[in-house]
Amino acid sequence: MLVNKIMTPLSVSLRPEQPAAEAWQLIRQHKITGLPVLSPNEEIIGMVTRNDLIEWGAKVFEQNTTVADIMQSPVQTIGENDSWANAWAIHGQAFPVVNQDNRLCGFLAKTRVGCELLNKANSIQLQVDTILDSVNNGIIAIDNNGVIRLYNQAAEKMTRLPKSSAMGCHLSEVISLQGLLDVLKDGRSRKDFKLSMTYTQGNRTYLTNQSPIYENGQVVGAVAIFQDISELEFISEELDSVKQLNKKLELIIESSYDGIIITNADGMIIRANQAHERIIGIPSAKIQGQPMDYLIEKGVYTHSIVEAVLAAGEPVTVVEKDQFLITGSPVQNQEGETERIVINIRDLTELNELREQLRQTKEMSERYQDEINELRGRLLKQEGLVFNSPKMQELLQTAVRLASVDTTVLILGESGVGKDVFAKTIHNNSKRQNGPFITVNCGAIPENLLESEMFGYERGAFTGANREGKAGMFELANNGTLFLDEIGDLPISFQVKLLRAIQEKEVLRVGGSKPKPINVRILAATNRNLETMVKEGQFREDLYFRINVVPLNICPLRERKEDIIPLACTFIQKYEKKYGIRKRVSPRVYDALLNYYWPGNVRELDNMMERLLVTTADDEISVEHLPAHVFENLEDKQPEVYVKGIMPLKNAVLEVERQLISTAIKECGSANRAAQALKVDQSTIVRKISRLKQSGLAL
Ligand SMILES: Nc1ncnc2c1ncn2[C@@H]1O[C@H](COP(=O)(O)OP(=O)(O)OP(=O)(O)O)[C@@H](O)[C@H]1O
Repeated sequence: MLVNKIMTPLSVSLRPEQPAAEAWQLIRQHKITGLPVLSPNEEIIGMVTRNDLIEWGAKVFEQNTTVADIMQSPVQTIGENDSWANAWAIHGQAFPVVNQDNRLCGFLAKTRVGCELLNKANSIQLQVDTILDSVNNGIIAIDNNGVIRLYNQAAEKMTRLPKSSAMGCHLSEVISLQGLLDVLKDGRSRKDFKLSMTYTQGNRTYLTNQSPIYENGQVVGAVAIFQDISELEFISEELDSVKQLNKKLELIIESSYDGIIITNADGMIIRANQAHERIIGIPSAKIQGQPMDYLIEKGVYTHSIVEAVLAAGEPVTVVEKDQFLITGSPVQNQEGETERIVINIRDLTELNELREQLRQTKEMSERYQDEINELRGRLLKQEGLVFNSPKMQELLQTAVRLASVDTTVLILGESGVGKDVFAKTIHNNSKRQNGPFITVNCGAIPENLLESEMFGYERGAFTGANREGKAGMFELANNGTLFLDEIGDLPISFQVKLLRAIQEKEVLRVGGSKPKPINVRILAATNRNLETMVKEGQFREDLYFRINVVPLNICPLRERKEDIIPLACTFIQKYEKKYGIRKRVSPRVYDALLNYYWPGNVRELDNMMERLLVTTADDEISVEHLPAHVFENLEDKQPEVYVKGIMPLKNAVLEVERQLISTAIKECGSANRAAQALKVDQSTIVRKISRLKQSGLAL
């Protein structure tokens, strides 16, 4: 700032010869601090100030006191273009101001300079405060007593204390920052010191730098600057977790057994994992940065999966050369644009090998299964069992399986199907095979003898009883199997006793007092419908549930025709051996047997074969030897004219007549004989032949 901006322009000045009283009057009149004194040639030769006049006191007003007496001389002038700040350093109260020509142009009082300096200082202070308040970092400065002298808005925010309250307080009353007080003591700066502050909304972390304030080599205070690094801390934590995540992803990609390639949207390979290297035999480092087409050129792949994925905008799967199963999946950004493509390559070689191995193993196990079945079949056949039907095979396998489990089995089926045979098979294949197998025909024992037959009796139990007493069927079957055949015929009065014995696993002999523990496996059989009997109150429900643990349904012979001929042959051989006779059997007999209903099942077949062998006088057993009901059945069921498909009935009749007549004429030699064989008149034959000819059908 220049002097001319704050000086007082002067229109008056003093001459040395002027009375001093005039000087006083002029100074008072113009309300100024002093007036310069000019020589006749207008040069500044002195200066009279208000203070000078006051010091002179009353003498000023004496007549002979002149300006020359009072004025200070020489006098310090100041240029109008000088900086007024310099005037502060000049000794004196006021200064005449001269222009470029060194002529008086104004007057500058030191008090005015002081005021300006003060204003300036205030404005600088304001600016500094504004600047300090504008920075985000908190700033707190203390004097050497630890009293806060500077405190910006960011510090307010940090301490949650207004500046008005903090200024003038001791630092320790505002914030716990011992470090800054230590700076006062040792004069040493402290850098990057972390300070954590707890607020109701959570914690915040500040990084502080604390420095001493030196003045003339002395520590006169200390200043601390705080930077809120909470966000930075958060970001750094986030960064850490992103890094961790990245590492995990890397590990996942690398530990995948499938090959993985990641490309950008242009198909440039960004990365490929080790598995891919293993699969294709080209180092991953070599293909990274190359386009996917590079692998097509190298003949590794034939399809551009990248193009396919980009075209489809969704995952695409292709099978390459029967060797790779490749799935490409797009990775889209928030705008839905494909940024990356993740390609998964599964090497099918091992899978194919495994599939082949599995096929071979399956084949082998099927072979073994067949062999087991065959062996099992042979074993069963050794027991005299004859069968060829899958149904029977399956049933017998179930029976053998059930044999190993010590459970009650209820064998169901028509009379003569082989229920007895199955019961024996179960026993013979069970762990009780070396124990007894006792069959009780429940229907054959009179009701009054049932209890003593089943549970035995003590000596003298009743009149006519064995003197020594007798063991019942349960006791006889101990450690073995008790087969209750025809259980449906058991009188209801005895059923409850039987149930108790089965459940309690003990029997009480008739006339006895102490029950005997027994260990038997119960097998039961019936050709009656127990369920209906239960409904009709003829069979106890509780006993039914007790014995019907595992039901085994033996199907009738007519439902397993494959067994009929093997059984018939076996029975014929058996009786040939027994009776020492041999007979041929006409194939039509077998046809008849196959078509018969077999209400008496295997037993009926067995009996019929025995009868046929014994009663047939001829060397060959033919259909005529069969009982009428069996043969009739054959006639009914064996049509000699077969219909292959639908055709007009009239044409069909003509065709049948043509074939019959022509065969009969060929075999019998004449129309007359043919008519006899066909059981019609000769005239009928002649008429039919002529009608056939009219219809265009030659014989
Ligand atoms: N698969 C078979 N192989 C050889 N013989 C069999 C076969 N099935 C049954 N038999 C014979 O048939 C006859 C009748 O069989 P079994 O007595 O087992 O029938 P069941 O169903 O118990 O008859 P019922 O209901 O009358 O007691 C027996 O002589 C038996 O040896």
